[in-house]
Amino acid sequence: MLSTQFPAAAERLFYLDLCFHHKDPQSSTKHKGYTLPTTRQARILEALDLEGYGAIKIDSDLGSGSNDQPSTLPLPATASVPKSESAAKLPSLWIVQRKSPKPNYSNEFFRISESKTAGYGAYAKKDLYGGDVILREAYLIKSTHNDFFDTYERLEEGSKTILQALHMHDGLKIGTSRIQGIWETNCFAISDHQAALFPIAARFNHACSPSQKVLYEFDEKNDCIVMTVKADHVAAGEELTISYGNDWSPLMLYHLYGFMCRCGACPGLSEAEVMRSSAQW
Ligand SMILES: C[S@@+](CC[C@H](N)C(=O)[O-])C[C@H]1O[C@@H](n2cnc3c(N)ncnc32)[C@H](O)[C@@H]1O
Repeated sequence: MLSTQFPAAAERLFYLDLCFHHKDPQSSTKHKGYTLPTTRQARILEALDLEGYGAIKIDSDLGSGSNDQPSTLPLPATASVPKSESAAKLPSLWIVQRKSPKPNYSNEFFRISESKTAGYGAYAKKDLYGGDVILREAYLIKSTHNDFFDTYERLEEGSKTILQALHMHDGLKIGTSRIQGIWETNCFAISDHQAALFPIAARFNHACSPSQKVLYEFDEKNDCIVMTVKADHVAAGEELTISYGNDWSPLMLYHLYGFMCRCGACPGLSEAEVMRSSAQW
């Protein structure tokens, strides 16, 4: 059975897309000494047009902010693709810290809404160009797989609610708890040892290489994920996809992530192929 042969979490973490470059997790500091603005302060900052200075933007009334959360200094986005003219004109984005469990989210570049591919997905709100930085997002939880439950228990209730609202895939090992399943479905590897969950980035669906539209990278200094348009041009209304693992076949995706790829760029997978291969895993 597929579920009993599903790779262990640690193994899968190893396989996760290693686009991230986080060499030494121990060296990651949390910008000590800086204070996260409260929602009201964040709004005042916004009103003063301080976007582009890398401050965290709390994007929902549900969050009041707290002094022990990571905050940021003004730093350029770290994605390594060259910036397009349109992105160059833009200030760097706020680092968003999601405080709402609702899937819907929208910024200047994209919105999360129901997807034709699967569940929710991200859609371009306007024409986007290679190099446009469309999201900088703070993590909700960062952990090794072994410490995940302890780390989860230390989360404040609001953060637990956000995590619990995320999607869990169907192919998980029998006995995997929902919390663990959600973690495994949505986390991004940020180093050899650690993964992190970013609630907005987690809504981006997969497209097989090289047809994914967006690249992602972990900005170690700011402890955030940065998503950058990879395609030369994405028309308004197109789905913004990422690659969960470069060069993975639909079969590997099925066994590692429990879905039959419908990205449209790969041949996909038939039920017969799934049955045949499940006997071998
Ligand atoms: C990280 S979530 C992506 C967001 C998800 N669609 C949601 O509603 O929250 C990963 C899950 O999305 C679905 N998914 C992502 N890309 C897909 C694709 N190319 N084909 C089919 N399902 C996909 C699968 O169910 C997968 O387990």
